[in-house]
Amino acid sequence: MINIALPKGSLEEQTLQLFKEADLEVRRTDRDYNPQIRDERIGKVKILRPQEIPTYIEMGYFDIGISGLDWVQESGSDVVEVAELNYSKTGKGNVKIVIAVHQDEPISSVTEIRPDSRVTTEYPVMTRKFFDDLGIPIRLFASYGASEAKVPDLMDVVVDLTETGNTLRKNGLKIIGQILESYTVIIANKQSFEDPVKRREIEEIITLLMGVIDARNKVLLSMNVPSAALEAVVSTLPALKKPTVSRLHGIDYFSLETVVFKNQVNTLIPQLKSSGAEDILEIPITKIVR
Ligand SMILES: Nc1ncnc2c1ncn2[C@@H]1O[C@H](COP(=O)(O)OP(=O)(O)OP(=O)(O)O)[C@@H](O)[C@H]1O
Ligand SMILES: O=P(O)(O)OC[C@H]1O[C@H](OP(=O)(O)OP(=O)(O)O)[C@H](O)[C@@H]1O
Ligand SMILES: [Mg+2]
Repeated sequence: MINIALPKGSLEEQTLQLFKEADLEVRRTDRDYNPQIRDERIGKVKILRPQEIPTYIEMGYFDIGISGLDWVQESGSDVVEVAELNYSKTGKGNVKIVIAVHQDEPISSVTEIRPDSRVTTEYPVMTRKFFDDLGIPIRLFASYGASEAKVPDLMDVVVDLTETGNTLRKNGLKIIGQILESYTVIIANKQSFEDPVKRREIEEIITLLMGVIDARNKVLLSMNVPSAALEAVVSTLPALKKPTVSRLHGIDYFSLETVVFKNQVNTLIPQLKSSGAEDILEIPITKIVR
């Protein structure tokens, strides 16, 4: 059985939604950090801060967990990155750890940061290394949040995460450099991933989770097509491999099925209709396992 650490906070809602859609529903009540997933492959489940999850995975307290690449790197944890998840707090997943100063600062690059500047961040390890590599001595102050509030009054420079850019903008800051592009990851304990039995269980769970993600932007289209229009309709159809074509009983018609991107449907359905397709159905897909 495998033990799983799930993130509290920014990644919580989307992670719980993903597990639910993967038929691995996390059953919990409000404020419960020890929920259950009723699945014979899964043992202990805990909800923890993403900052700590990589360390506990490395220590073997959990076999797999979900966190951000930023905290895998900041904690220096030796874990296996087994899959990338395409969601963040609000968007598609990509967030950046950037260096910012007040917009009125007459500098536009990190090399212009003055020696002994006051730098605040929730990422002290990667920030220290970044400035050491640049050869600029800094005074580092650990931040426990609201980092952008401190520049320029209390601090000269902030190193923080940005997703939409709203917080930087609203606090009059500008980006002058970047340390890392981060995203949400599924990580595994190294020994667990090398153990054949655990490896199989981990891979089965990841197949379910990634199957949901793969299906999210896709739908199944099905339609009936008179033989005379078959080639015209097939030639306009995208597909995972090739469309499925089968005969209808007793009439000179074919039935067609294919998977398409949801964002193509608005142009595709009218095109299919004008090429001769009839009875077009758009059907939601909940998982695609390739
Ligand atoms: N918009 C976002 N803001 C913050 N963290 C995000 C965002 N999108 C994704 N993440 C990821 O979530 C993790 C941080 O989660 P956490 O729950 O600590 O967020 P937080 O918003 O900083 O929490 P808190 O509000 O308690 O400060 C990091 O790995 C980070 O990369
Ligand atoms: O680019 P944006 O979409 O504005 O998101 C980035 C902001 O979100 C996080 O703050 P959080 O909500 O964690 O508050 P905190 O500073 O108190 O930790 C992060 O530290 C930034 O301040
Ligand atoms: Mg925060």
